[in-house]
Amino acid sequence: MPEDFPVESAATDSMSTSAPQCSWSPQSWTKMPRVAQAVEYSDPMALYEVCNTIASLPPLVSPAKIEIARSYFAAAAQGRAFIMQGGDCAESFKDVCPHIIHQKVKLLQEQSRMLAQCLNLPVITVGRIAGQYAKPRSNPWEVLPNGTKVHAFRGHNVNGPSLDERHPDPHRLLLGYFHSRATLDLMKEGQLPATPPTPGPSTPGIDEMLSGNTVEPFDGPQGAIFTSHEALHLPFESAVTHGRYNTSASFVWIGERTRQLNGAHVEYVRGLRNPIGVKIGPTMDGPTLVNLLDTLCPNPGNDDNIGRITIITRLGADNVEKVLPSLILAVKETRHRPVWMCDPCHGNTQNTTCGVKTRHVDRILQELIRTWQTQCDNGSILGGLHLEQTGEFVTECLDGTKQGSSEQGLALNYRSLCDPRLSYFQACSVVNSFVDFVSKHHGQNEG
Ligand SMILES: O=C[C@H](O)[C@H](O)COP(=O)(O)O
Ligand SMILES: C=C(OP(=O)(O)O)C(=O)O
Ligand SMILES: [Mn+2]
Repeated sequence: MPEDFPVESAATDSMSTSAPQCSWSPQSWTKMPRVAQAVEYSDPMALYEVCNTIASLPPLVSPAKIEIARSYFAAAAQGRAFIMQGGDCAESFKDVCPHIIHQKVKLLQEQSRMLAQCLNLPVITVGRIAGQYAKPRSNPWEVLPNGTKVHAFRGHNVNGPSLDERHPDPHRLLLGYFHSRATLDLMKEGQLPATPPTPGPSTPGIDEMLSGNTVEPFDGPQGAIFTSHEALHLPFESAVTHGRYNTSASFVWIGERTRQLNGAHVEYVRGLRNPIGVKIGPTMDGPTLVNLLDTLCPNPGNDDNIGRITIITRLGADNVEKVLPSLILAVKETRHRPVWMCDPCHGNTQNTTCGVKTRHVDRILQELIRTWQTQCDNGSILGGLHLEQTGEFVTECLDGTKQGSSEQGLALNYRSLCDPRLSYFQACSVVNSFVDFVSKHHGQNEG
């Protein structure tokens, strides 16, 4: 890695003091001294014009639906519901076609069905879909074998994966908006009829909202899929923010590389009404996490803030028991009531001897089971699962089967644009093994 581009991990930043709380606006992040993972465009005026156009387009997700998502996340924080979130590391514009989107929807619905049955809880289904088009990278540059330096692929909203389209092009943001719109349409038609045994959590206020004039009709939780993506590209995210609603997704999160306490991403998400997530890696400690929560949510005692923040732990299977208990205990000493979600993928990425990124399904399952157990042992609740997956038959993660077991086998159908995704079967098997574990160790009716 070239020395002039250090890895931007929030872990390297000083996080011991809380950020000053100033007035918030969708653009207040621009006043922050540092925007991690910012994209530099050669024509800033073109970016400005594209963002103005996007700001004038209709919302992709209505504020009413975002409020409903918020109330469901509150239920997950209290152990009254469970969240199944999954999808690509980086969505491709080229995958916006009926078969691929329908398979992703089918996979999410199958996983939610398994979880609902085992946990005996309503399951809130959230796709990393219809907007997961911007990626943080360890290195913004890639050096080709001939020594040429090119921009790394940063997600379809920024540039293209092939070498001749790596220059960041602001007009792609507009394409991103319309591909999200098209994906939402395909999702609607691909959704299976609701499965009856998943009653929506009791959410005071929803009926009132639905009967109000300003709220559009909404199908309810059964079979509904909420959309989500990483709120990384702040010029785009603020362009789709109207009032306090990021209208491009119901749920947005900030990543392990952009959660700096005094950073622009924390400033941007702190003012949103959307439920917001923050990814947490193994270098996190209790006091820093509490500082971060205090900055994101200064009034933790307010019931309206229950579940407003989702802490997405991605620690690595071997770090869960070492790191997670102190984080849980630190949060328990405060009035914060977040959703605890487990991303068992990102802490378990490794390179093959040929330099291909992969993950072992077993390690993913181990992290999930250890996280569930550690949450229970410390008097807390695991409220959700977050997986990188696709509904296709890809060979990106290693498992014990003939096809997926060897590193050479990965070449058969490795299509990911960024991190390795679980295939349809691998993603179902992780959930299936997890619910088996929960049923055996905790009994059917203990959430
Ligand atoms: O999805 C997560 C990150 O964007 C990804 O792991 C970064 O990968 P890189 O180290 O190849 O840049
Ligand atoms: C970038 C990602 O993860 P993290 O921030 O946890 O590394 C991701 O979810 O694709
Ligand atoms: Mn990823």
